[in-house]
Amino acid sequence: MDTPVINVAVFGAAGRMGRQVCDAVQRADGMRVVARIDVDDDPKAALAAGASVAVDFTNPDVVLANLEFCVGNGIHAVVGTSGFTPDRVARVQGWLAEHPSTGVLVAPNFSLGAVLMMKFAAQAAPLFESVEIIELHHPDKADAPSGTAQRTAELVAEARARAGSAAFPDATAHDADHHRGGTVQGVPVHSVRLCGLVAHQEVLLGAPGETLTIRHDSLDRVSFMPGVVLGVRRVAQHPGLTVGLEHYLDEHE
Ligand SMILES: NC(=O)C1=CN([C@@H]2O[C@H](COP(=O)(O)OP(=O)(O)OC[C@H]3O[C@@H](n4cnc5c(N)ncnc54)[C@H](OP(=O)(O)O)[C@@H]3O)[C@@H](O)[C@H]2O)C=CC1
Ligand SMILES: O=C(O)C1=N[C@H](C(=O)O)C[C@H](O)C1
Repeated sequence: MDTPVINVAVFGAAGRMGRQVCDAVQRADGMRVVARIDVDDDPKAALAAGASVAVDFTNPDVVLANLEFCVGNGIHAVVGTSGFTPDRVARVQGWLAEHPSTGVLVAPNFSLGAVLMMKFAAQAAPLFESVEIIELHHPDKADAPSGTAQRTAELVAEARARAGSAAFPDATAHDADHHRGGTVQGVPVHSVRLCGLVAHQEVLLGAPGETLTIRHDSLDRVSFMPGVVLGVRRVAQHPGLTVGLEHYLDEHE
């Protein structure tokens, strides 16, 4: 028996990611774009078009409203938009508790290399005294730190807490203008916005006499598309909230 085609609504369809997502979904087997929704469009267009899956690449200010609408209407959602702090994740879980058969995938980064970079960083983090994250992006990016850096820092902090690691050594006593950057769960994060870049991250780890640098570069947004298509294909089989594409990667078709 033929598998039914997955009808997809793309939120943020006119954006840098949304345009490529529309092309990638149209090219992929077994799925098609039925609604392209951007800033002035009514989200109800997704329902009218019969979408069973929504993809969201909008911005942190609007993504929660889109997601509440999708979950409330039983539309599975594949979300790449950044800004998912733990309190936002908790809000999504609250909506899903009312709609337990709906699936939501929130992936801070859809590129395979970035998923591995985060995994390796978490693995290495308890083995070094110091860890700092430098994320580097194009200057049109609206938010800092990046969602990828936020998630990496959370994973590093969790791994170090589990291992009982000591606080990072840092003698800084004078830094009125915050030259040391920000922190996420105690992990230092530095954000660079530079013309010519797409999306890049370095995790620097240091111990006496040695350093390790784990670096990932997305040189083109095409790097995110296989992960997005995989998410669209699998999200209906994962009711509830999944954070991180890695949870879909271990499966075999
Ligand atoms: N997880 C991942 O792998 C990746 C995540 N991202 C994230 O995806 C998000 C989008 O990035 P990018 O494509 O570069 O950003 P863009 O600004 O290029 O695209 C966002 C689009 O969403 C539109 N938009 C704004 N409000 C709404 C709304 N309420 N409903 C529908 N559309 C709306 C914007 O319109 P307007 O410009 O008029 O406001 C714009 O066209 C960011 O949060 C980014 O960090 C990006 C790359 C990879
Ligand atoms: O805005 C971007 O471009 C990107 N956003 C995501 C993030 O905030 O981590 C993913 C990737 O870094 C590209």
